[in-house]
Amino acid sequence: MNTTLKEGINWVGYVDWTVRDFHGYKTESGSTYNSYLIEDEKCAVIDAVKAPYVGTLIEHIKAFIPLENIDYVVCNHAEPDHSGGLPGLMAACPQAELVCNAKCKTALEMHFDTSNWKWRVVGDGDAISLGKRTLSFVNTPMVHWPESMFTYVPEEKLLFSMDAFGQHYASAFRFDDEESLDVILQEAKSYYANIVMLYGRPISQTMERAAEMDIEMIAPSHGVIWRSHIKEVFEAYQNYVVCKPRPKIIVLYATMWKSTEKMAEAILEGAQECAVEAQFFNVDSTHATKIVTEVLDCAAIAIGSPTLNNSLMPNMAGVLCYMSGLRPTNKKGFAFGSYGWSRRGGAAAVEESMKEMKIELMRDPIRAQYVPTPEVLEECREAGRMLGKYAEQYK
Ligand SMILES: Cc1cc2nc3c(=O)[nH]c(=O)nc-3n(C[C@H](O)[C@H](O)[C@H](O)COP(=O)(O)O)c2cc1C
Repeated sequence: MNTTLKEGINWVGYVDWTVRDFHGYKTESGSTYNSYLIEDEKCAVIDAVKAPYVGTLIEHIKAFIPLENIDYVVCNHAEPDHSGGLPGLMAACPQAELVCNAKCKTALEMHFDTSNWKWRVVGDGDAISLGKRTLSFVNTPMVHWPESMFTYVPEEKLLFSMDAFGQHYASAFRFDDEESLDVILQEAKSYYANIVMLYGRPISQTMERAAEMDIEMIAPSHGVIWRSHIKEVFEAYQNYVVCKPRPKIIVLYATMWKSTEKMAEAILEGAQECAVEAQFFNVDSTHATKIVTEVLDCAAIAIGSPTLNNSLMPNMAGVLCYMSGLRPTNKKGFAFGSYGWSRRGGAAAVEESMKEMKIELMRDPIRAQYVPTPEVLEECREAGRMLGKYAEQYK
């Protein structure tokens, strides 16, 4: 495996092939926790790994230099998938100073016993010389947590971007040009949608700062390192930060006795009369991770649930709760659903949730009492055509 980013700079992290649940994110492709070693007159490790894998991180470092030679351990982000290995690493590196910003220091002190750590607290724009190279620090609050920070090495045109531009993707390869571009961009999209979609504005501000830097390589803390497709991932992020719609619609639904499903199928039929991509998800068979990944770039969405105990189906409620936390923007749509005897819950509850998410409503909810009549199914088809026609403008 080629781990060399630049002469004297190596990946020393951990490939997590088997993780499938990452705080609720369904990581079908596993993940990596990327740590990097910079050898210079002074040596630095950039970020650590999840706690159980610190032994592997230490072995990887020792393959290059003795641990006594580590002068700095930089923590760009206090989340435990990167910081969990810090107690073990700091204990093993007697000379090392922990380099981070003030907010990160506070967060690390809350997570771990840091009483024996030596600290070097840095602010935005501060720099540390390693000899031939410089570590330059850029605060990037809310990309992904308040203490998040980039570390930039100007002499190498190398950006350690922490969670930004990352992917939950385990692979034998470390670089973007060793992989299928479609696959890694899809993983980057899924990562963006599920981890940072709600921070579009701070990410967009960070992108503006990154655009001012001379960058030849972006080394995120998960997934492959970007060296040949920086332009492509930057362009993708420019679309993600505004949830830019594509000519695509989604029909998302739950059902008990298939009435809401019949309505969903009729909506899909109508939408398919238009020249747009259409996706059809039952919440019981499609994980929320996939659903929000696809919502990121849809133009319009129809969401349906039957009424259950004056409310909506719990699985749909879970997906809507997750989606509303991630706050997709720039979407239109409507609600639908079957009910038995009351107009509370069901489609009304879905519509409430869509309003909360600021999804622009294109019409009133479509309702069917028990089983949809041919008239209701035609109403669904017509509403599907309306969704499709709206999405067509993004071609
Ligand atoms: C356990 C259960 C609870 C229900 N609770 C309500 C309710 O509170 N209000 C209502 O109007 N209908 C209620 N219904 C009726 C369903 O909403 C109705 O059967 C609907 O057609 C189901 O749609 P589906 O075929 O898409 O599952 C309930 C049905 C079941 C099985």
